[in-house]
Amino acid sequence: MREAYLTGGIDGFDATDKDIDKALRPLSFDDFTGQDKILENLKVFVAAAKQRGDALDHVLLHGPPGLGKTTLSHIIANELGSGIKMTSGPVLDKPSDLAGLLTNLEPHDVLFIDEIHRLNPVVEEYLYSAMEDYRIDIMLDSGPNARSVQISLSPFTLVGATTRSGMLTAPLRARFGISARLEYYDSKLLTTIVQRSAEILGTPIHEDAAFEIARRSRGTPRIANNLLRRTRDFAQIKGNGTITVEIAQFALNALDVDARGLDDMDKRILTTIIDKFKGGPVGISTIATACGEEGETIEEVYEPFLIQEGYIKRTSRGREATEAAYQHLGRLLPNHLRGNNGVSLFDEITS
Ligand SMILES: Nc1ncnc2c1ncn2[C@@H]1O[C@H](COP(=O)(O)OP(=O)(O)OP(=O)(O)O)[C@@H](O)[C@H]1O
Ligand SMILES: [Mg+2]
Repeated sequence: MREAYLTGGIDGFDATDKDIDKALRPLSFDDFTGQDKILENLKVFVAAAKQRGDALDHVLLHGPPGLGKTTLSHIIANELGSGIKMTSGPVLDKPSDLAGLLTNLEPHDVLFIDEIHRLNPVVEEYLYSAMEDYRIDIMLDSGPNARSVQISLSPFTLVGATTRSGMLTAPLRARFGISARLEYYDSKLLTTIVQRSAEILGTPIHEDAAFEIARRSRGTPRIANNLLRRTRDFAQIKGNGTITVEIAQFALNALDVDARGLDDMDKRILTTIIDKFKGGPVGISTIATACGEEGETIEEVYEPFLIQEGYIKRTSRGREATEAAYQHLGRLLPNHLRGNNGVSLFDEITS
């Protein structure tokens, strides 16, 4: 099962959590922390489009969940002074659904399509001419009466978001003039985000406590915000309302988030590779079955972080656990990972 605080899915969130989520969302470029290079570029493109009186070129935002794709799409619309209509790939299952949305856009509006890699191929075809020439050809009737009518659209900006840019078709990808890959945030940036969120929530937090939450948040603002909310609960019930580093550590341990930010599923993936498959290489679907999780979720949500932190290596034959993974879990290093002069855990124990 997906952890609610990882995916931010509706499941596991009550109404107040969703309200809080909204309150914590940055609304302007200046409010948004991190992803500096992307922000700098977007600011220029937005200003230039506004100056020319054009719609902003289409934008593709990709990267792991919870890094700010949806947030940025709202910010782009706000900064353009435009409206935004939101939908997602799997929801648009007929061309008429898309036509309905497109014909309702005001000039320079943003159409946000989440999970754009999951568009129905037929709908995707229609999107091509809409993106390129701001028009769509709709077929009316079928059989001998079939005829196509051309509908002109207001100039608009499509903002597409995806966690799996590799699954986008080449023609669709080519139609985005702007493409940005969001990266994991470092602990310093996340500390700033945690402090900002705590301030909005009216919760006093010590700087070392904000850092403790930040460095255990898998480089992800959504997780940082969720851990902050849960830590706030502990501070309220077990302390005096202020989040101190002791409260933060207590809460994070209670939530099974370890010192490096790995959660239960991360650890399950690593122990599976190490204990059941001798450190790999092992295929993702085999790992998924052994962990009781969907392969797609492992690939989208868990693996990118484990790779970025150097716990897993992707090879042509599958996934392999690295030395860092063995060390983090306190396992003996296998022979192939023991350097000639490096001291391994095994040496330490036997010498
Ligand atoms: N740079 C940031 N500064 C402050 N808060 C942020 C930032 N990026 C994201 N957040 C917070 O993290 C939460 C998750 O962000 P968002 O929903 O935009 O992620 P996403 O990339 O769209 O994720 P998904 O792929 O799951 O749809 C938001 O509620 C927002 O408050
Ligand atoms: Mg999103």
